[in-house]
Amino acid sequence: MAALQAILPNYFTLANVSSSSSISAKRPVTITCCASPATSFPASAAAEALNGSAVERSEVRIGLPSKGRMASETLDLLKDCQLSVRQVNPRQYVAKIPQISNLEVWFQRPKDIVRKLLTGDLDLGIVGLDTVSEYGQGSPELIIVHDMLEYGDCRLSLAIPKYGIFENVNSISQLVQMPQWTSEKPLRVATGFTYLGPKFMKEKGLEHVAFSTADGALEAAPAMGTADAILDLVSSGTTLRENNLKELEGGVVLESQAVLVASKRAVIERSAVLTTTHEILERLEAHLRAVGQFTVTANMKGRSAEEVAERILSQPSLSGLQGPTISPVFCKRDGKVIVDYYAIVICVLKKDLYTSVQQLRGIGGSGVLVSPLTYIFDAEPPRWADFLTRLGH
Ligand SMILES: Nc1ncnc2c1ncn2[C@@H]1O[C@H](COP(=O)(O)OP(=O)(O)OP(=O)(O)O)[C@@H](O)[C@H]1O
Ligand SMILES: O=P(O)(O)OC[C@H]1O[C@H](OP(=O)(O)OP(=O)(O)O)[C@H](O)[C@@H]1O
Ligand SMILES: [Mg+2]
Repeated sequence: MAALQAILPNYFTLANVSSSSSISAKRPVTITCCASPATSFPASAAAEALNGSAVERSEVRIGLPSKGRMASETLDLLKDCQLSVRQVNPRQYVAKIPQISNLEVWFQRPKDIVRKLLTGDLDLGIVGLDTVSEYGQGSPELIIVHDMLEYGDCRLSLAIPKYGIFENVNSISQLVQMPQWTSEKPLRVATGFTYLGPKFMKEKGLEHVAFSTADGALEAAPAMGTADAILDLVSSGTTLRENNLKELEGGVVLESQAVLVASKRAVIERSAVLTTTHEILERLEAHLRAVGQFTVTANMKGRSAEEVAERILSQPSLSGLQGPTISPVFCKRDGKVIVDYYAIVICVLKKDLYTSVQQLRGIGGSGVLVSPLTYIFDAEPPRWADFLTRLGH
């Protein structure tokens, strides 16, 4: 019950923001203070919403994006970690991952994944950090387990037109100092980020600002005359460019990519969630570490393994994970078994491959074979220790 009470205030905040203080295009809201936690929401309603499902479930539930740009890349990443999701058709919202028998996959919209982690209906989820930050509202109930899944890279950034009164405005401080913004005529910002937006503007000292929201194509708002600025996700910058908009120095609210997030309460109260989180994290870490590297094997003439090792370690790109593995290559000459050559195995960063091959050749390497790596399982990943610390273990 104590754990339950600990998360209730955040649940109320979320409920309050989406009901009483919701921001709409029809009714722009001048921000005087940013999303303050409300306490008027009836505790019994939230307790009821939280009750039961999380506590009684023995299965572990992970939420994955059901649609949009994150959906297929999430499934691809899990597949690369040998965690293939068995989904018979895209309209099926629950699926299994055969490798982890007690794991249920629930396909949901990214924002609903975060909401359901907060209410206890999901235990784990993969979504963009922007979505966790916007819908999680800094709740301590959400813990990021892996913060760099290496896809879905984008930034939440403020942008203004390149023309008109903004022609010479290039930084957020210049925008704040513009005399145009008053309580009667605030800066109008279109955004889908109605929690992070006001919070950011307040932090930057912009007093007179009104927000409106829409579900997409926000970049059209300034040219349409319905907003002065937009706060939206930017990746390549093409959409901004095509709409004659520019980002501002100091205007990035957050840098985002896909993350694995857990419900703190689920992990603390149910050991199956902790065990499954550990397995998923281990697989992700091992895979993500491996994708950036190749295994390189080569033959090298030498007098001894030590002498070959010295030659290899004299080269900056050839030290491998811990150092080279060197094995003697036995051959028979004049009826005698001798060792003239050594086989060496090292891991090299993909970006350093060509340099490494050149360095190997330079010290007498031949027959260089390069193979992809599937996993690098090291000692316990540092992210696991970090996760346990944040759990208070
Ligand atoms: N242009 C982009 N490039 C890379 N990643 C992005 C980009 N836009 C969004 N993302 C990431 O992908 C996530 C999902 O975005 P997506 O557009 O698929 O869904 P959505 O905007 O939440 O929903 P919808 O567009 O269907 O209303 C975002 O939360 C963000 O983390
Ligand atoms: O910097 P870029 O690479 O051009 O990407 C940025 C665009 O991508 C997202 O929109 P999305 O494609 O998801 O469409 P939406 O507006 O319908 O969400 C985001 O909202 C921007 O509009
Ligand atoms: Mg989108």
